[in-house]
Amino acid sequence: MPITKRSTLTQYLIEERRRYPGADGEFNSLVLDVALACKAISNAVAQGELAGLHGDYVEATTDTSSTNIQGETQKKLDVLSNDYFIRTNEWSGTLAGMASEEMEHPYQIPSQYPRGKYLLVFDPLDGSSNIDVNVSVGSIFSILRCTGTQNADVKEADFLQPGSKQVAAGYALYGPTTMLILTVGRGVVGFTLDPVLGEFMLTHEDIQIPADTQEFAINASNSRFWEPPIKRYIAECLAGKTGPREKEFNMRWIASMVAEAHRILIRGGVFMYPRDTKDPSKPGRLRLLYEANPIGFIIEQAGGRVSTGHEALLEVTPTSLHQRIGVVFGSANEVRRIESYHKAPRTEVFHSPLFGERGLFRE
Ligand SMILES: O=P(O)(O)OC[C@H]1O[C@](O)(COP(=O)(O)O)[C@@H](O)[C@@H]1O
Ligand SMILES: [Mg+2]
Ligand SMILES: [Mg+2]
Repeated sequence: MPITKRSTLTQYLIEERRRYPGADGEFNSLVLDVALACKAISNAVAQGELAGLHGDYVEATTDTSSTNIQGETQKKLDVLSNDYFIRTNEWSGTLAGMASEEMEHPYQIPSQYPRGKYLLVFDPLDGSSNIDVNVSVGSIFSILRCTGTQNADVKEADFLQPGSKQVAAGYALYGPTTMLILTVGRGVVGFTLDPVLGEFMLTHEDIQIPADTQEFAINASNSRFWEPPIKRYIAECLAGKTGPREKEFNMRWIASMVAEAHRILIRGGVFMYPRDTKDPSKPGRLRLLYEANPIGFIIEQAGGRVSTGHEALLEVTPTSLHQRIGVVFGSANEVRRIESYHKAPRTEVFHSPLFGERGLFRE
């Protein structure tokens, strides 16, 4: 396809601004800086071990692997990706501050740079346990308005806004092709990185998630810790044609939430990392501010649905920067069904042999 037939990300943002004149140049500049970080990360991910970028990040001072605030071992690419996000975004005057999975506290814009009105929250590399095995990973970002005092240092409280307040959200997926998915609250669009031009080209307009699906994604090794509504839902899917759903289901688990979200965006499906009883100090696996909220915003903008199972995820007011939460998202009818199971009295639980005394997923 000749390039004149396709918009670059820059052209797309300019045209959006013409159509909706309320948007300002600062916002466009911020999105382009995020896109630049994603291009740099895409390049580093593609270089992989050629550039010595696989494996754990080792602290030079202690010569040991480092862990982030989540207690998770940081990969070299986690640290590098975080750095790329900071360096490409701190200088422009669009941001009041940043927060990341890899930083315990909010990042203050250095005093030599002007401060702006937006907050950038990101998971610089999602699915990073997949890096060394060469499976798709991605970066997730969320843009919020800073409501705190202008030009003052940002505080954790400034970031604790419900997902419904996001100005924009997106992710980059470093797969067979590198893609950037973006919502500014008016639907969802997708760009594919042309590696020769170094430009994100608009390839997916108005992405819509099918309302129905026969594909689900969940880490079944946690099944004994699930709450009854999730056990019921999975048991019914696994029972296939002979169960209450009377149809066959397919299962996928990539262990990169961003890659699962992308599959669901393109062909439908439902993803669950629900609240469970595995570790009472962790109400869920995924982080609300920089994983669940941006992906949830994108999914809802594409006609899908996101929930904690118990309540509307995008309405949850966060209580801390690195808060974890149970997440269910994807094809709207399927998510609604799972929500209804959370409301149903326990007696309605489907009695599958899989969850019986000697079943595979014992209760
Ligand atoms: O190890 P599990 O249970 O499969 O969990 C995988 C989940 O953890 C995550 O990798 C967390 O993301 P990070 O790599 O950013 O820590 C999700 O992307 C994914 O869904
Ligand atoms: Mg992540
Ligand atoms: Mg991460």
